[in-house]
Amino acid sequence: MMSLRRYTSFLLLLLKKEKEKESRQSLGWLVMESRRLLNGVAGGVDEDLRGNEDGHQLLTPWASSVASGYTLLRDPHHNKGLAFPEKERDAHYLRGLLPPAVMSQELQEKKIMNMLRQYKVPLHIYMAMMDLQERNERLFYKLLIDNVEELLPIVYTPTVGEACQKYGSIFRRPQGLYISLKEKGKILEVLKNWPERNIQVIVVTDGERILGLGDLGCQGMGIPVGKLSLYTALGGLRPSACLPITIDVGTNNKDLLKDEFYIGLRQNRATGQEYAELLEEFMFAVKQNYGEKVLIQFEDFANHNAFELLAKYSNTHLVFNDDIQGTASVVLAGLIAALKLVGGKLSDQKFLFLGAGEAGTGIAELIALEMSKQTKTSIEETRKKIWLVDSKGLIIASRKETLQHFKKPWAHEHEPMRTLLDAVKAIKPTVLIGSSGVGKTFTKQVVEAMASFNKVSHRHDKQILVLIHKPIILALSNPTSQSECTAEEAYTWSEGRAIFASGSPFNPVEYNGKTYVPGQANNAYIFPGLGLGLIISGAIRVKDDMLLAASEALAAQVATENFEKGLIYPPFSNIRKISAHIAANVAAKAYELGLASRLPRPKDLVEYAESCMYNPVYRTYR
Ligand SMILES: NC(=O)C1=CN([C@@H]2O[C@H](COP(=O)(O)OP(=O)(O)OC[C@H]3O[C@@H](n4cnc5c(N)ncnc54)[C@H](OP(=O)(O)O)[C@@H]3O)[C@@H](O)[C@H]2O)C=CC1
Ligand SMILES: CC(=O)C(=O)O
Ligand SMILES: [Mg+2]
Repeated sequence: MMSLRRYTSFLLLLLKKEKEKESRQSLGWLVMESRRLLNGVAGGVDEDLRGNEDGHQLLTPWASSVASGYTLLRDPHHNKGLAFPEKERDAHYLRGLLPPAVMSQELQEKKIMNMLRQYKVPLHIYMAMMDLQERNERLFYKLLIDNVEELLPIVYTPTVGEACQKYGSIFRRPQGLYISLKEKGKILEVLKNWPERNIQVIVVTDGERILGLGDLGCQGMGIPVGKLSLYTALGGLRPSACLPITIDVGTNNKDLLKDEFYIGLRQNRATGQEYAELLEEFMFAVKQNYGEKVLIQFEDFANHNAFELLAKYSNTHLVFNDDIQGTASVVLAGLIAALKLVGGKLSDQKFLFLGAGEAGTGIAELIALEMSKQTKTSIEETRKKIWLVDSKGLIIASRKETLQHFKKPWAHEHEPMRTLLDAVKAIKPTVLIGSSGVGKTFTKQVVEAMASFNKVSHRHDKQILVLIHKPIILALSNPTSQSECTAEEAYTWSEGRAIFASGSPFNPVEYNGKTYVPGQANNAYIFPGLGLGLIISGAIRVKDDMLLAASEALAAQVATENFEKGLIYPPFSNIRKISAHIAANVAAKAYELGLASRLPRPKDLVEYAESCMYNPVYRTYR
């Protein structure tokens, strides 16, 4: 058997000889020969060792070849466009295939940013960015990293929401893996069709709750693709280690079912056993194909499946649900930071949520856990400071029988309250959090009421004097159209006193001669660093304490100059440094809990996390 290293040297030697002879024709032979050798000799096929019943092993016709010439220019992982230097143009048969100019990556970046800035429609920038990703991956990531605050609203919320709604019409080349009901019984084979084998993180959706836009079926693929581009740009994971997956079990979206350009299965959603079996097959195929340490991030599933999937697989797989857990961690971080602006402790606050689904109850539970740890009281006790409103009104004890299981812990004794305004007036929260997916629900009256009882005031809480200065208002719903209120509304209606952050970004607001800068309370601050921390420590399970560790790390990154602007999150321009700190805290927790498999533990985890991060600068080719 020839080892892979020896085989590679052999190939390179042949290539060199070919170059010397300048015999371009025989490259085809070389590629064919490489396929033959890889299939037969170098173990290029990593198949299940068991044969099938008739004794024949099923083989994936996997092949690897050295890209050169025209093929190299069309390989997004290696293409550098005009940045190929003269030497590489000679060595890789690029002469004549490129115009004579040689351009640095920096100049290419400047050129593309200039071009993107000419577009008036954000969706057109999105499409240009996707084209770039398919053409030149390193340039795409360089742009995204260097211009993160400008491009995040494009590849992520809000524009990615519109892209998903129109995915069928703007669809050019497939990105990611589509696993539909048609693939039932064959999911392992489908995974093997993916060209990369060393996968570290999968973001998977079934498209049923895409942002606050509802069921977008198979077109939800834009979300895993977008989230994974942030794993690389913000968290430093290798693009080739990231796999976006959409599970297509149909859609109940009537408009999509009628849309001639819809790309998914044209049927209503499969539910119950049929759904559960497909997901079960998927989860075990992933583990079988990629091993125990591949991270699976559930994204934008509807809550009737999300909680169950998380509970079912959190003890057998390295999984987390971004909407439940990532959102909880980012909001807790913002609240810990906000205490510096409003005074008091977390347990001095009273919380009211509009929306009691994945995001709402996920956040509520993590806040209650943190308060319970800080005050050394039971979680049942700390939950009493948190109230939630759903589409039927305030969640109270008299509704308990009919509530979904994830709402039951929040059913406290209270008289019924049908509207948010009534609930706000009755509960008098210091923190109001919107996670309903419904825009414009924080009305003028709601914000004014929040401002009226969160003035500089003295409040007695269990004989302790607490000073409350400002209302904290978080409008988490995405995209912008679904935001519970705008930044301008929050600042104007509260007469400039609200501490405000939102899921989708808003521009700074001028009010009474002062500029107010809203923060972005979005799980994008957490999941890239959390994922990096899990991967660098070789963690095998995700635990709540890791989410708390991520929150602490994020809150600690808010600097004095950010607080001075009223911000409770650090700017995204520092996100890679922030992600390294989050990763280090998460990894440290994984080691502490005995869940880390990468041994020995690196001494300086921040430095180690930074050293593991993908850098999109072009590499030099032999
Ligand atoms: N900023 C961020 O990082 C994140 C933001 N989000 C956003 O949060 C939103 C909700 O997501 P998620 O929690 O997963 O969704 P869910 O569907 O799980 O929950 C939505 C909740 O809102 C309630 N609701 C819906 N309409 C109303 C209404 N008119 N008045 C009061 N309550 C209402 C629902 O009530 P009922 O149960 O009665 O139907 C339900 O409790 C989405 O817009 C999403 O984009 C989500 C994750 C992260
Ligand atoms: C941000 C996010 O995950 C959501 O809106 O669903
Ligand atoms: Mg989400």
